[in-house]
Amino acid sequence: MRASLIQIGVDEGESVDSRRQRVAALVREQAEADLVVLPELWTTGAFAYQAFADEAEPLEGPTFEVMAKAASDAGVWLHAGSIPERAPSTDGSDEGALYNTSLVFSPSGELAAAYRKIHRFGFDKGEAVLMAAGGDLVTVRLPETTLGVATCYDLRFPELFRGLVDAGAQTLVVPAGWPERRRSHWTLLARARAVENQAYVLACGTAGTHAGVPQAGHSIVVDPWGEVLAEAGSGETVLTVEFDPAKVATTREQFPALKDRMLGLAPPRR
Ligand SMILES: NC(=O)CCC(=O)C(=O)O
Repeated sequence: MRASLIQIGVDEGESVDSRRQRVAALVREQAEADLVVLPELWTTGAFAYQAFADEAEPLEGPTFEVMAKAASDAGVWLHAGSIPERAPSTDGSDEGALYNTSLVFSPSGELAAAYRKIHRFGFDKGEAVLMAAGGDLVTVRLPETTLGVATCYDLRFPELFRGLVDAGAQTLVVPAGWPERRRSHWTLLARARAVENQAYVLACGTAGTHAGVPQAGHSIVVDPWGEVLAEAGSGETVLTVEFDPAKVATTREQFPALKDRMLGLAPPRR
């Protein structure tokens, strides 16, 4: 399989609409790929908290439309990163909750899956207070592999990835807006999730600086043995990699650590 991770530069100097069109053109250029991956919240920037509400869109809003068309024009599976989604109101109020929602499109431009980020970043501010948490694990069946999707801060929570593996995931796709300040955690955690789950990890970050937060970039592709197949630098770039989906099964057969899990361990006796 060939995957292209588009590490987009997200700076305030560019309008959301022009970034949307620019990113769609980049997706169209990846027609040789099977799978294209975009980062987290690339319309606004993951740390541009004020913009979440200002630029929020319904699930089938402008980003959905432009990305569905880009996927079908290129004929690729497209993980279109995430958008600030304004959900429909459920209680009669004007506005529903905000979610950090990833969109995955098939090569014909159909929505294959939407994933609402489960772990929100910011502790007592930012995304953690402005957005609602998703509650559902999401996998997507491709002809060659099954994707398990997670978003940025989710990378710190191994139990989420185990849940995805138990649901059949073989290739873990992680769009992110990870800051330069914690770049060493990003690469370490991407490799850890690959090794412990014996799965590919495709982790796509952003470049540039938004809301005063320099982004790490360093999108990375790790194989099921933990080897780094490709890693970007910090600038805007397209990271293209060929990988063999069958290596997940062979790694799990030859080194069957996943079979040795001890589930339901009792807590220590006091
Ligand atoms: N957007 C995010 O989820 C940022 C996560 C982060 O900065 C971290 O985990 O560190």
